[in-house]
Amino acid sequence: MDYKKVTENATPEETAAMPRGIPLLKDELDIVIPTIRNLDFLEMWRPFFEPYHLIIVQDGDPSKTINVPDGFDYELYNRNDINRILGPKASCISFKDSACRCFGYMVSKKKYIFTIDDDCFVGKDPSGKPINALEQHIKNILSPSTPLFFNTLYDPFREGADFVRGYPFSLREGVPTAVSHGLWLNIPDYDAPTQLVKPRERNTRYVDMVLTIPKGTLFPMCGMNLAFDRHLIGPAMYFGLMGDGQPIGRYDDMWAGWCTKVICDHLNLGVKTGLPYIFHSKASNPFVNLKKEYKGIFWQEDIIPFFQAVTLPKECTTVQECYIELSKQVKEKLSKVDPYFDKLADAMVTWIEAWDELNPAGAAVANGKA
Ligand SMILES: O=c1ccn([C@@H]2O[C@H](COP(=O)(O)OP(=O)(O)O[C@H]3OC[C@H](O)[C@H](O)[C@H]3O)[C@@H](O)[C@H]2O)c(=O)[nH]1
Ligand SMILES: [Mn+2]
Repeated sequence: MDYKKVTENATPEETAAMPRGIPLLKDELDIVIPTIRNLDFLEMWRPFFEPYHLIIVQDGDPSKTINVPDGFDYELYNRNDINRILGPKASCISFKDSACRCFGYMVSKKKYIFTIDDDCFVGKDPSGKPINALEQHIKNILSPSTPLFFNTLYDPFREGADFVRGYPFSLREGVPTAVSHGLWLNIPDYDAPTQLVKPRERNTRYVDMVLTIPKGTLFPMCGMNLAFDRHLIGPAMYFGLMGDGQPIGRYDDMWAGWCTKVICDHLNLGVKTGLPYIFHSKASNPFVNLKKEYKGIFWQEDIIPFFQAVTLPKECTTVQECYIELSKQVKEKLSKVDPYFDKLADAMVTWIEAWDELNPAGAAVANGKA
């Protein structure tokens, strides 16, 4: 294994030379990209992404033109579109923060979502082979999770692995996988304080592992390289009120991850983390990030115990019902931390109302079994 390989991203030529497998879930999966930049990074991903439909959420100035490389099938929404489509409910979609990406989840009509940032390139595994991150996410999502009992040989459904001795046979069917959380080579997703003290740290460690996050355990979900089953857990993937006019930023995916995990635990759905890796190319400014994050850094000392203590009634059998119940508990128990959570709890309700308005069929169908 030549671990030096993982310190470089794959070139478009290297990726283009990869055998083009059958694009799994081609008509059942949308790729959602939040952007304030151009989308040249798609050239790197072309062999892997071209067969899929893209939903581009253009943040910031709607009068700016975002160029999408030829050959991609896409729909693009800017702030004017979001306001036009949602009307007053657009207030729940963040502006000037990558949290805006959740609008793409709402307007999609597909069963699966893969979301990626525009500074994430194709990574290489230790053998130097370009990593088809989308293909690995699909494998993760289409195979069961094992949140109820930890398998020490990691994901038992991967080629060359299985359940180990002592693993109860009654649990070996696993549960449906709702989320696949990928990782990052090169620039790791560190918070601002860590970025400031370790400005030159790069992640060169490629760990060949996929793990189910155990039931009852929270995790810091990063939205940079993430896939999920929209029909199973979509309404929980609200990325909160961040950015312009808000006291906090860069906690969009964290909030969504904590809400999603407690609901997955309640509905017996699984969350996996590990492979695939992408190559994260740009470190955002740690000083700007510190300004966005600092309230979150001390609020989360109250937020995490809140989510750890959350219980959802057995009558909540759909994601929407769980999410509305969660919003009530946020309003009741977190508003004393800061009035922001009162506003956020209301926005959570607006999000579900908007979701059900744009996805009427979803409003009736139970998303998972409690
Ligand atoms: O106001 C904005 C800023 C950025 N975007 C788009 O969001 C993606 C992430 O932006 P960037 O790579 O500059 O930030 P990072 O610090 O690397 O992002 C991480 O932390 C914040 C989020 O949680 C994010 O998911 C993490 O990856 C990128 O596509 C920008 O174009 C935006 O839409 N609006
Ligand atoms: Mn980035």
